[in-house]
Amino acid sequence: MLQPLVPAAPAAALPPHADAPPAEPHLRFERIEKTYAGGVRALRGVSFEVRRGSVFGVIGRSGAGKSTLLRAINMLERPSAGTVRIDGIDVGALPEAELLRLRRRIGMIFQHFNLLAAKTVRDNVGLPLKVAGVGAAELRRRVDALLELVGLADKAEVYPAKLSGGQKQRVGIARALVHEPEILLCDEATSALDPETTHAILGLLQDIKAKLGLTVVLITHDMAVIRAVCDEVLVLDGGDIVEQGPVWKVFGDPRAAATRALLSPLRHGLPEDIAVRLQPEPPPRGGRAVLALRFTGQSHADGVSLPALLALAPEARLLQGNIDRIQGHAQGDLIVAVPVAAMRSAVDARLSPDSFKVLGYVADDV
Ligand SMILES: Nc1ncnc2c1ncn2[C@@H]1O[C@H](COP(=O)(O)OP(=O)(O)OP(=O)(O)O)[C@@H](O)[C@H]1O
Repeated sequence: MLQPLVPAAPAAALPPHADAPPAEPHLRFERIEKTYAGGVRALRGVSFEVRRGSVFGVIGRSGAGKSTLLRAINMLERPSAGTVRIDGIDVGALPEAELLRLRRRIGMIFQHFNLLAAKTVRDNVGLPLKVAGVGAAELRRRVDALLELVGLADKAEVYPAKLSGGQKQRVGIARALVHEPEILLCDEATSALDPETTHAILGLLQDIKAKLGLTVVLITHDMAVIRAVCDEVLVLDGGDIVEQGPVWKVFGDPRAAATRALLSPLRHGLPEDIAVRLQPEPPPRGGRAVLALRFTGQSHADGVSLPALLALAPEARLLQGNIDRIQGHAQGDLIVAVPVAAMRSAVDARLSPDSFKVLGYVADDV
């Protein structure tokens, strides 16, 4: 069990989260605008809420405004207009001393770890506590507890140059937790890591989130990271929110063009050998229709129900499948080839129009 890391702040400006009304979101953006010097409108009236204890992902193309949004949470980037609230409190209106105290309750980890090369792992993690005036024995106890938590107890006296990327990020995570934050901001935290290490770091983040009851806001270009750990996802495009919701819903049925473009690496296209033979119209006789059956993770009525699939099955050939399970919902596509005549009856009788798409026709067998 992790010991409390900082002494209780005298007359805390913000209520501890146990006192917050349950209905109040942990974090709320109200019409946040950010226009940089030079006139770039990075955020255009952005409003959203983040539930306490959730993992909230922010995605968007390069330049969409993700970093600006993340840095507005702790006022590293002050919005030009609008209000950021944490536990209902207007962060931008806090006097400087209280803002500093608030920042300690918001940990941050970065893509490039930002470790001090001339300091050991122990000193890198302990530095913020030293700056805060915590005594040597207490500091050591807290740092040891954190190194234990991130699985680096045996690396305390090692310098960063001797660490792997994943170990460096573990140090970054330990350092972000020294002030026992309630919110953890992750700025492309796994982007410099290979997939296996990414997986390990995501596991660690989930573990820590559960143990410490953190709310996590993360930005990433890696859709697999969002799929693996986020509860909700927000899609930014040109400084506007174009889509937002539970990950299973947004990924299962992306509506905005920007979301579809971001998700395309996750979606398999038509197999090449079929694509080159595809025709827009059915052949005069025989032939097969190539269908993409969509599983949106919603109810049977919205997606492809099993009976409908079975109705196709006796005649259908399965060409390719890409079904994932996200947050307990099946979503993805099955690509099947069905004799044109059989397809008509099955489609007319069983499939809702939203649940499939005719990609084209092939003349001969597949
Ligand atoms: N300090 C700054 N001064 C002027 N313009 C800026 C500044 N920081 C960001 N911008 C501009 O604001 C817009 C949003 O930038 P931001 O870094 O928030 O986007 P992003 O979605 O995080 O991009 P990336 O994925 O490339 O990191 C971009 O057009 C960017 O060029």
